[in-house]
Amino acid sequence: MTCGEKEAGRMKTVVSSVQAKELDQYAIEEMKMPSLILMERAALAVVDALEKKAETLKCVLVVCGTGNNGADGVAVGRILHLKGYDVNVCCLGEEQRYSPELRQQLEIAKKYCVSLVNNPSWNEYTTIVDAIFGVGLSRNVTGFYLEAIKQINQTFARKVAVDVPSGLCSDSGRILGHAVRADETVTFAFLKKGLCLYPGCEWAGETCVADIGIYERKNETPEAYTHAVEWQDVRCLLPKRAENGNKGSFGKVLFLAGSRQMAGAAYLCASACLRSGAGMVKIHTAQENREILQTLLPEALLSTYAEGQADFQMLKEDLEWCDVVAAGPGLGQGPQECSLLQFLLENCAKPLVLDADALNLFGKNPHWAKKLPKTCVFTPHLMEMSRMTGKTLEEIQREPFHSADEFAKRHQVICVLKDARTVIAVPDGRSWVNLSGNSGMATAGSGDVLTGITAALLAVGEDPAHMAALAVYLHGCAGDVACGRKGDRSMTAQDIIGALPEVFKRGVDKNGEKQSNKGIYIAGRDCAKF
Ligand SMILES: NC(=O)C1=CN([C@@H]2O[C@H](COP(=O)(O)OP(=O)(O)OC[C@H]3O[C@@H](n4cnc5c(N)ncnc54)[C@H](O)[C@@H]3O)[C@@H](O)[C@H]2O)[C@@H](O)CC1
Ligand SMILES: Nc1ncnc2c1ncn2[C@@H]1O[C@H](COP(=O)(O)OP(=O)(O)O)[C@@H](O)[C@H]1O
Ligand SMILES: [K+]
Repeated sequence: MTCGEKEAGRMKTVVSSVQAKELDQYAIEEMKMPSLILMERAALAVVDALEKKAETLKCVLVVCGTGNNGADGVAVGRILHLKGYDVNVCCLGEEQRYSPELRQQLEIAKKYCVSLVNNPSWNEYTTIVDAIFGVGLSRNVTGFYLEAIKQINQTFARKVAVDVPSGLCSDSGRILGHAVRADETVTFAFLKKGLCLYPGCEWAGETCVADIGIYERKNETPEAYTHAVEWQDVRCLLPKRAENGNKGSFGKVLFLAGSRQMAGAAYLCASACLRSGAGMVKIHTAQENREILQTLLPEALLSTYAEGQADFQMLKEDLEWCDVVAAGPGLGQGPQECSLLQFLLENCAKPLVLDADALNLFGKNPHWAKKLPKTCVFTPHLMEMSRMTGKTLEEIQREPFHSADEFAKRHQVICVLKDARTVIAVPDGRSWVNLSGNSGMATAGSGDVLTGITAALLAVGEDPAHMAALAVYLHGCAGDVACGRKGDRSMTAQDIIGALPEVFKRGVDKNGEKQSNKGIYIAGRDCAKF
C-alpha cells in the first residue's frame, strides 16, 4: 500500500528480500526519509512489542550482526537502556565489516553508556533480541554466527526477532543452516515471503508487521507484489447478494464428479458450493451414485450415466445450462471419465475449475492444454502439480511462487497450488499467498470442499483471480472455525462445510482474524472497525 492508501482496504502486501531493500531505498532516496529515522521507528516498534510483556524484560540481551539489522538492534538496546532496563548489546563479527549505520548506532550507544559485551552468559537473560541477520542474509550460517544462534535457541529466554529470525531465508522460508526459533518477530513495513511459508512462519512465531514509514511506490500495479487476503478484502470483493435475486442469478454450477462408488467427493464439492451461495448445483456422475447423492444432498440436481454409456448429449445440455463448471473430484481416470472430460474441454467456454482426477488426466493428456476455456482455475496439490509438470515435490515446494507462476503463464490459467500455505498465481503476474487454515485441513475431502467454494464464487464474482484467492482464504477460515469446534485431529471435510455458514454469516471478529492469519497481525490496526 502507498501511504495515502494505508487503511483503504487493499490486500496485505508481501515482499521478497530484493523488494524490501528496493522499498527501503525508495523511502530514503525518493521520499527523502532519512535512513536513521526509519531505523529509529523500527527500533521503537521492536521496543513497543517487547514492552507488551514487560515482565520478561528483567535482563535483556540484544545480539547484533554487522549489517543494518544489527544497527536496528543497537538502537533497540539504546532505547531500552534509556528507559531504565538492564540491557547488554553484543555485536558479532569483525568491525571492518560493520555497515555505516551500525557504526553510527554504536557511536550513539557508546555516548549514552549502553553496556556492550563480547562474551555474554547466554543463560542469564530473560529476553534475547535477535538482530544478527535480516533480509540481507545471503548464504548458510556458519562459524560464530552459527554458535550464537545455537546458544540463543538453547536458552529459556523470550526470543524476539528483528525483521526476520536470523538464519531464515526471507524469500523461501527455508532454514539456511540454523535459525533463531523466535517467539515473536517484528517485521518492518511489509510481510516477507519467507515469513508466510513453512517452515519460516513457524520459526518466526507471532509476527507483527510494523509501519515504520516505508510504503509502496506510487502508482504501483497489483502484479508488482504478492498479496495476502484479509477479512476486509472479503468484504470489499465478495459481491453483495441482490435482494431481488433468484436462484438463477446466484450461479448455476455443474460438477463432473464422482465415478462409480465415489459419491463422497461429489457430495463434498457440491455441498460446499451450495453453502457458498450458488443458486443451483447439478452433479453429472455415475448412475450408481444417484441414490446416495439424492439422500445426502436433495438440493442438488443430478445427471447420471451408466457404466460404459457416457451420455455426451446430456453432458452437452448440462454445459449449456450452467454458468460455471468444476470437474475432477472423485472422477476416476478410466477411459470413460477420460472421454467425458475431453468432451467437456472441447465443448466448454464457461469458467472451469479443474481438480483432482481432472488434473491427473490433464497430466496424461498434455495436448488438452489447447482446449482450455478462457477462464480456468487449476487447483493442484503438490503431488498433482508434480504429475502435471514433471517437477519433483522438493522442487515445487522449494519455490512455490515460481512453480505456480510458471504454470499459470504457460497454460494461461489461474493456478492454485495447494499446500499448508497455498499460493495462487495468475498469468498477468499477480500472486497471493494464503495465511488462513490449519493442519486439521490435511484431511480427505478438504480439497473437494475448496473446489466447491471456488466454483460458487466464480459464478458471481467479476475477477476470477480475486475469487480464487478469496475462495482459498474462506476455505481456510472455515477450517479454522472447524478446528475451533472439533480440534485439528478430529475435524473432517464435512466439518469445514459445516463451518462455512458461520464464516459467510458473521465474518471473522478480531480474534477470528488473528486466528485465521496464524498470529500475523498489523500493529495498531483497529480490527473493530472491519
Ligand atoms: N534504512 C534501512 O535501510 C533500513 C534497514 N532496516 C534493517 O536492515 C536490514 C537489512 O540490512 P542489511 O541489508 O544490511 O542486511 P542484514 O543486516 O540483514 O545482513 C547483512 C550483513 O550480514 C552479512 N551476511 C549475510 N549473510 C551472512 C552469513 N551467512 N554469514 C555471515 N555474514 C552474512 C552481510 O555480508 C552483511 O554484512 C533489514 O532486515 C532491517 O532489519 C530497517 O531498519 C529499516 C530501514
Ligand atoms: N497444514 C495445513 N495447513 C493449512 N491448510 C492445509 C494444510 N494441509 C492441507 N491444507 C489444505 O487442505 C486442502 C487439502 O486439499 P487436497 O490435498 O486436495 O485434499 P483432498 O484431495 O483429500 O480433497 C488444501 O486446500 C490445502 O491447502
Ligand atoms: K534478525
